[in-house]
Amino acid sequence: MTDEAPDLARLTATAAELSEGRASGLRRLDEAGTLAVVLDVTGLAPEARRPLEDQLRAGLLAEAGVAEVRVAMTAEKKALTVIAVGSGKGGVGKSTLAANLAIALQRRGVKVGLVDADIYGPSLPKLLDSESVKPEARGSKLVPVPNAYGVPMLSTGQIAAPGQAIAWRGPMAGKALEQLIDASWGDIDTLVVDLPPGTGDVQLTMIQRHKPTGAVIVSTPQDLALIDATRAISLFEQADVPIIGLVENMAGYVCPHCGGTSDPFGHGGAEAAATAMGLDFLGRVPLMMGIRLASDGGVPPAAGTDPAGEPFHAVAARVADWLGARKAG
Ligand SMILES: Nc1ncnc2c1ncn2[C@@H]1O[C@H](COP(=O)(O)OP(=O)(O)OP(=O)(O)O)[C@@H](O)[C@H]1O
Repeated sequence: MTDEAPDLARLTATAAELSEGRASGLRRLDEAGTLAVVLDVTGLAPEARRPLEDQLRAGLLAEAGVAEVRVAMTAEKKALTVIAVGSGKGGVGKSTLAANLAIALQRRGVKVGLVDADIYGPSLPKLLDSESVKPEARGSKLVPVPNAYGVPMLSTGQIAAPGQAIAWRGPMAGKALEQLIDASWGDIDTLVVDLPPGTGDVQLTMIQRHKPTGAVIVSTPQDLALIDATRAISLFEQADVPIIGLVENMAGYVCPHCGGTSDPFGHGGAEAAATAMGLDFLGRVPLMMGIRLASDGGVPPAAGTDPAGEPFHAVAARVADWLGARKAG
């Protein structure tokens, strides 16, 4: 060390002060006065990072004996909250629920993204009117596709040719899901994942490899559907994934002409089943022409002000409560 060599202890204290305690590992790289320092930007908005780096560099350069400052920014990898949406069988409205739940959570202020892991029939690109958009890659990561509803999305349908049956087996499906979840999500802290329907090995592999924070199970009210839903519940329990609750979809048909309600699939089955299993019941979504038409038209009901969106907002409120309670606990 020469006489002009900077005093590292003092510079470390200065760096801590300049960076609000985020600087660490300050070292001197050479005799010419080059310093290296690590700046932890975890949790900082992207636009706040550069000013903090500039402030740290300028402050250190003002010190005697410092000629150059190399700042390495690091951020802890954010652990995303993953909400899996599953069902015992196909066609019960799992994708419709996943899309509308994500949008309703976004409307409540949750920073949410959507993953379509339904390798057998990816339908989210159609539901969110982004069928023709392909995700780009940034480095080794996929960049989610934005849409008009503020919920960025990645779908197995976007990484396979349209209409192509995706014959993925367990490990391959796991890898595809990894690509979708470990994407360049940006400022997102919660992912809603639309899983493939059913309770086979593919689903189990997916759940085990990317353990969701909690699962929402969708069922129609008939006994047969509920028996399948019970299987889906045990699949999650087998993998130690907490069940957030059960949603009854296509419950009660609301006649678009007279507004009257009938119950083609029975009534209250899912709520009774949830109670019997000691699970929370998250709500009932009626069978409504408006839901089908809006969904097929790429306008999820939860995005608008139509009453058809209300049941989804009610489910989202319960899911948000569950997430809040989990964070608080
Ligand atoms: N509550 C509802 N009222 C009217 N139509 C509905 C309702 N829920 C879903 N649908 C319609 O039912 C069809 C199947 O829904 P969806 O694709 O969400 O089911 P899924 O369980 O994800 O099916 P898959 O297993 O094929 O992925 C769609 O046409 C959708 O618009």
